[in-house]
Amino acid sequence: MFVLSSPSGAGKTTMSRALMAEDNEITMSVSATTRRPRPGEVDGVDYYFVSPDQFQSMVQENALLEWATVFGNRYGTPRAPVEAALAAGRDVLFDIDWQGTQQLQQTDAASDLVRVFILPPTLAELERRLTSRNTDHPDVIAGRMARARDEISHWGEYDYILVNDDAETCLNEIRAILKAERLRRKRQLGLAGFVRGMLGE
Ligand SMILES: Nc1ncnc2c1ncn2[C@@H]1O[C@H](COP(=O)(O)OP(=O)(O)OP(=O)(O)O)[C@@H](O)[C@H]1O
Ligand SMILES: Nc1nc2c(ncn2[C@@H]2O[C@H](COP(=O)(O)O)[C@@H](O)[C@H]2O)c(=O)[nH]1
Repeated sequence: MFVLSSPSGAGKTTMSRALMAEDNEITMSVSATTRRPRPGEVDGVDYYFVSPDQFQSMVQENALLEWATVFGNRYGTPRAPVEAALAAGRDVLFDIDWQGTQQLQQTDAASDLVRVFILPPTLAELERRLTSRNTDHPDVIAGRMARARDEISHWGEYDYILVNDDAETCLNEIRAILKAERLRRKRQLGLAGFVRGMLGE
């Protein structure tokens, strides 16, 4: 369970899309949200766009692995696709905030969790990125900037901290983390058999 968190606009979506485009072993967790779609966002691809009532039903049916209210909207991770992907031995990529990350940390799967926090090079650059993305009203951008310091204050709860200055460098760092975490002994499921076979036991 590979988590990317950051203040809004630092580059999680950019990194997630690049990783998904090149890595066949990882499945993106598509969140449900009560937020309205941005221009170009596709239901079922970027998010499942649901009504507040639908979201509440998902909560009551225990259909979400974690959920949180972020910037006045509700966001949550549908449980079934994540459990199916993990059961099939696939890695799962999450673009979620610190509240959701804390909730995943409290599940039985905590030892499967790899938490990566992405920082912007400066707050001014963060604001520039949110503005140049051209997807949100200035009031929304102001709200997200107002929350940025609070979001960043959670950096100490993550395993890896990256500064997304140059996008390609940041992507390379994410690739390196993923590679190293996949090589951990506990994640190499066929290793014991391989070693036994090599030793002729
Ligand atoms: N290293 C970078 N240098 C310059 N611009 C970048 C860099 N990384 C991302 N961006 C741009 O910054 C904007 C915000 O990036 P992105 O949407 O990936 O952020 P995010 O963390 O997913 O935001 P949110 O939490 O609001 O979904 C986008 O326009 C993206 O193209
Ligand atoms: N706890 C969760 N946070 C989520 C989830 N999906 C997205 N997010 C976070 O919300 C903010 C805003 O996202 P945006 O698409 O409106 O810009 C961002 O920090 C996301 O990481 C989720 O399922 N759970």
